[in-house]
Amino acid sequence: MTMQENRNHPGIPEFFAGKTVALTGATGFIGQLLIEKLLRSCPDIKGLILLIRSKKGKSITERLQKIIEPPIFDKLRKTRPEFASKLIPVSADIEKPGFALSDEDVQLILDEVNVFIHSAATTKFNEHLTLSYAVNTNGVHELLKLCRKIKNLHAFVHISTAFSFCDKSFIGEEVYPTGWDYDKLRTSMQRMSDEMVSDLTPDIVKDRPNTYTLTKAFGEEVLVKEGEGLPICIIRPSIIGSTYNEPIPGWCRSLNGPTGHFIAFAKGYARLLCARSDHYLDIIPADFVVNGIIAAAWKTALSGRSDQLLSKVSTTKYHASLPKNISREQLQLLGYTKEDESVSVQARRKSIPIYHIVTNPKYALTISRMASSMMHHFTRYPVDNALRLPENVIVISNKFLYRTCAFFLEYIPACMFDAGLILFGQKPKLLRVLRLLSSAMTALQFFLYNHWEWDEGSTLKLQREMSDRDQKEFNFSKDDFDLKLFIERYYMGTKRYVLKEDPLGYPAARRHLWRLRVLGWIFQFCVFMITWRILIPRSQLARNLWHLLTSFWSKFLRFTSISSNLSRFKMFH
Ligand SMILES: CCCCCCCCCCCCCCCCCC(=O)SCCNC(=O)CCNC(=O)[C@H](O)C(C)(C)COP(=O)(O)OP(=O)(O)OC[C@H]1O[C@@H](n2cnc3c(N)ncnc32)[C@H](O)[C@@H]1OP(=O)(O)O
Ligand SMILES: NC(=O)C1=CN([C@@H]2O[C@H](COP(=O)(O)OP(=O)(O)OC[C@H]3O[C@@H](n4cnc5c(N)ncnc54)[C@H](OP(=O)(O)O)[C@@H]3O)[C@@H](O)[C@H]2O)C=CC1
Repeated sequence: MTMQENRNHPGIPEFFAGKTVALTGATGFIGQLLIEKLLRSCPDIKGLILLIRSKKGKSITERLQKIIEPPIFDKLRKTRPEFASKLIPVSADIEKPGFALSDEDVQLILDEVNVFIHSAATTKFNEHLTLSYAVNTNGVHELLKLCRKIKNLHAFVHISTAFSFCDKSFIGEEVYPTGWDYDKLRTSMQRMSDEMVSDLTPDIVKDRPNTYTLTKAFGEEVLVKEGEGLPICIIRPSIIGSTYNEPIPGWCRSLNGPTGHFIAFAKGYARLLCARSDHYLDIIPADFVVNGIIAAAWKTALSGRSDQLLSKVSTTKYHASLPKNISREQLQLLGYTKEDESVSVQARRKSIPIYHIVTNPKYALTISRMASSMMHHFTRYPVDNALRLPENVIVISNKFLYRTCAFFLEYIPACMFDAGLILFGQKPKLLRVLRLLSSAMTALQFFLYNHWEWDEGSTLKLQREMSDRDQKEFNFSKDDFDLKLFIERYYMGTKRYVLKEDPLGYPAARRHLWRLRVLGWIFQFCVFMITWRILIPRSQLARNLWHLLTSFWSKFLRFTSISSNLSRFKMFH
């Protein structure tokens, strides 16, 4: 019998009624959307305990005010103006032992929390391994210790990433071994200086592109090895884009993921993308991720502990391959292990429910199609004060060719532009932007060259188990998903919420584009005239070339007039 058929199961809002949810990462992109959605769609929820750290001189109460400031909370402000009274901020720093929680806050969590959602992470790809480990791996370890003591915990939802095992091309619903004893690695790192850790990082990271994906994979291993007996599930979203529908379409707030590139191309800062044009970019709307998280919490709470399923799972022995550049002894000292795992750990790798929230190639756009649909939006809804005309994004897969073209088409114009700014007494800026983009491009490269596919079995099953009402209210199904519309909304949202541009300001932006176009023509005309004036009187070759060009041009005109006459002739006969 499915859960939908079982009338004894409460729906999602009914399940959350009277429950308290604890959330890490509340100030983050997903955290903010989760708070809004839980308050709006589960109106009888008892409260949300938000684990926030004070940062940049801002206290946790000041930061809470910032969380609920953006327009995503406008609907709630209108319908339930008192919603903020359900939010309880507590001071917690994931990097510190026990999150540096006060005794009262620990007690509050132990007494009250029913669902724990762990969304905090350092999402910077090239973060120092020690910090990335502290937040993305050790954070999970600390959280499990806390969760074990909670009196009435129904679900623990861990947000990971679809790329935690990006060293594989087909990613199943299991936690693959990284080959590392993460605990031993931590002890080894504690004995090393930051510089030593940096030097060894490429060997530790090995087949992965960055410290982020490795430490997120470790985070999942912590759940396998230390989460026994707890009602755990893992959510693995792919590249999270803006919202598709709710609470407002197109909501996004940072340059993360593809957003930075959208802006760079729209503003005319960049023209080239170093990527495989046939590569699928697996971007998923943020509201799908949020709805998936909430539905998974509901399902986990109703299904009970994941290890109840252990008996159904077959076990296989895993052996991860060795990193290449350092010796086996050095690796073993650091924590790399080839020891066989206990049967229960092997079984738990497959028994923890994992939900991939992804588009998968079936629904994803290739980079070249994405680039051409983006170009359409750039010219239809131009950004304010573009530096250059947004021209076709040129996708180049050969890295050497890309660097050569970037030098001529991006860096030389940027130098000229910055020189102009300096001449007019302003600060140069384009070269800095290009340097940032180039660093982002290097960091994202791995994701622009490799293909992945994910097993979506559990995610689809979860959708089927929801009631019709919940499927609508907590939608993450791709059945009616219009990817092109999503991309359009994403771009408009980038313009409105990241660039903070007036959505009605298109006429001025179009006039600006038109001025740029005319300036471009004038510039090309001037270059042409100067070259002509200098070369034609001096060189026979230039004169020959000129004659060749003009005769070619007149032949072309004759040909087009003949073919248009011909087509008119065809139309009448
Ligand atoms: C026409 C359309 C064609 C389509 C093109 C699409 C191409 C993009 C493809 C995207 C693939 C994304 C794959 C993600 C997959 C993993 C999914 C997750 O779990 S991931 C979870 C999500 N995580 C992420 O997405 C993290 C991505 N970001 C990073 O890892 C790092 O920021 C970094 C490596 C890019 C630079 O590190 P570092 O050198 O140490 O420097 P800082 O960090 O201090 O930042 C310096 C400045 O750069 C700024 N900026 C930041 N990002 C971008 C950008 N993309 N761009 C431009 N600028 C960017 C930043 O705001 C700052 O500006 P300012 O304040 O100084 O003015
Ligand atoms: N965005 C994406 O494309 C994807 C994200 N994910 C995962 O989804 C989750 C949410 O991502 P997203 O919201 O985009 O990330 P953000 O970078 O927007 O937010 C990260 C959150 O983690 C908190 N955090 C980081 N370090 C600490 C710390 N030491 N103590 C307390 N809090 C801390 C941040 O708090 P503070 O404001 O104090 O820094 C912030 O609230 C993450 O687990 C991420 O790995 C997975 C796939 C894709």
